[in-house]
Amino acid sequence: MIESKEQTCVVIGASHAGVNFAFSLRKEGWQGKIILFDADPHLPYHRPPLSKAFLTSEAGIANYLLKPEQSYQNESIELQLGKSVTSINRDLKVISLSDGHIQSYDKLVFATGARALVPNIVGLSAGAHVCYLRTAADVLKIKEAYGLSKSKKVLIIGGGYIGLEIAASLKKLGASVVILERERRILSRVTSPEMSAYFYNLHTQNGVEVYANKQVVSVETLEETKQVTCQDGSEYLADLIIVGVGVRVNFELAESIGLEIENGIKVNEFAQTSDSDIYATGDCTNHFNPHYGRYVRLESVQNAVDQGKVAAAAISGKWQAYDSIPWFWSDQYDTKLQIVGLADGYDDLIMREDDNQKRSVWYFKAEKLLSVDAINNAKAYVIGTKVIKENKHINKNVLSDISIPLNYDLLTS
Ligand SMILES: Cc1cc2nc3c(=O)[nH]c(=O)nc-3n(C[C@H](O)[C@H](O)[C@H](O)COP(=O)(O)OP(=O)(O)OC[C@H]3O[C@@H](n4cnc5c(N)ncnc54)[C@H](O)[C@@H]3O)c2cc1C
Ligand SMILES: NC(=O)c1ccc[n+]([C@@H]2O[C@H](COP(=O)([O-])OP(=O)(O)OC[C@H]3O[C@@H](n4cnc5c(N)ncnc54)[C@H](O)[C@@H]3O)[C@@H](O)[C@H]2O)c1
Repeated sequence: MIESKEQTCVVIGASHAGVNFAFSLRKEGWQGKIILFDADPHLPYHRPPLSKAFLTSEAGIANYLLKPEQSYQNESIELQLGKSVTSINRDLKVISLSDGHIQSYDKLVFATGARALVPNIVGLSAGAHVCYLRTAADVLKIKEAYGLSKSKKVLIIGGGYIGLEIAASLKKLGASVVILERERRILSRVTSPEMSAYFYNLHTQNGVEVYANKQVVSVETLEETKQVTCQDGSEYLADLIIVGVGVRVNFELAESIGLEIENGIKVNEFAQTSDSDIYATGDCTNHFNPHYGRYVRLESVQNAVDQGKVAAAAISGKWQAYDSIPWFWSDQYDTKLQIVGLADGYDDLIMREDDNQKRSVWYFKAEKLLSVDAINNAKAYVIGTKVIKENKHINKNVLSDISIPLNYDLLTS
């Protein structure tokens, strides 16, 4: 079904999910208007480099754009940047903006993503020496604060991907870095104890001090230094604090108009919300994943891109259910981690060390391969992806035998 030229599709959020959705919708043949609104004033940019290359390089954010500016004009996609959507009237089908303007819509898409979680820590107000990392502006603030800091002592609260990637990047710049993680191990939300141990070793070998079981409870400003105190009474001094303790989903606007909310904006397999004219895509959604037989909320570029395509197809009358296998990556020092699938609920794992650099961890539940973590090992990632997609059975004896090279046919025969 191709919509008429009079129809308008409004997208709230112009990051990975919103932008990829908009271009996909045009590709599907939508003839009407497409308008993208975003509170962020910058042309839409890639977020992954924010904690990696952009943090360490001199290059401006213009080097990390999702699409060249001209391509929005070429596809007649209107960008309204630096504008927040503040309310929505579902009966009248209009949205209101922070600048007082209103805009009508025929189809509305939430691509509102997530924001950095602000923890409840006494004395931790976001001043010049307390930074978060979610936007390009956040990185510019970190760069400035780091440049001004005297002893280059950086303390990171949170040992998730953000904390670890920032640590690796700042180490490159010569910083002295301490990571304080509340849980018993770093990366506990996202991976196994085996992988946490690998990354703990990687960071300590690179000179980062990593401490687990450290819940930060207060921060005190002592002239130009910050003193951080943990629940166990231990204290740390730093010039700069960077907080990376997870995200909060931007679902409040969707909730305010009565859309179904459950760990994010709940969508069906076509990225459609509980209102048939309103869709949602990316980090802000909770969707049913047929491979894993449950609802999942993912925080990844892959999900933002693929779900956007599904929403665009559905609005164009092509009901293709979303059934991508999740994948993620992280770059720290010279280590490239690639993850395929979701390991939650695994009951068995096999670790392979093909050589000192190349490793992989294979997660199973009742003999079914759920996920693979591949460290500098593209082959393991590719084979794991194929096995999960095809729902093949793996011969664990072959997988465990390091003298047998990784090979799809040998593993699945
Ligand atoms: C530093 C960093 C590094 C990362 N590295 C990786 C990586 O290596 N690999 C990976 O897979 N993922 C990575 N991620 C995660 C990935 O960036 C996110 O999963 C992805 O950005 C999600 O895209 P999104 O469009 O759904 O949401 P977001 O990128 O969060 O974008 C949502 C947009 O909506 C806008 N918005 C929200 N509410 C409103 C409103 N009311 N009005 C107007 N605009 C609004 C926001 O301003 C924002 O621009 C990283 C994230 C960060 C922060
Ligand atoms: N390579 C990647 O995929 C990548 C890289 C960077 C960021 N991201 C995304 O960015 C978002 C934010 O990442 P994140 O690392 O902040 O989230 P996270 O939830 O993965 O990790 C946050 C960590 O902070 C810890 N923590 C929470 N409160 C604490 C406290 N008071 N004191 C000490 N530690 C505390 C948690 O235990 C957890 O380990 C996520 O969506 C993530 O997926 C992804």
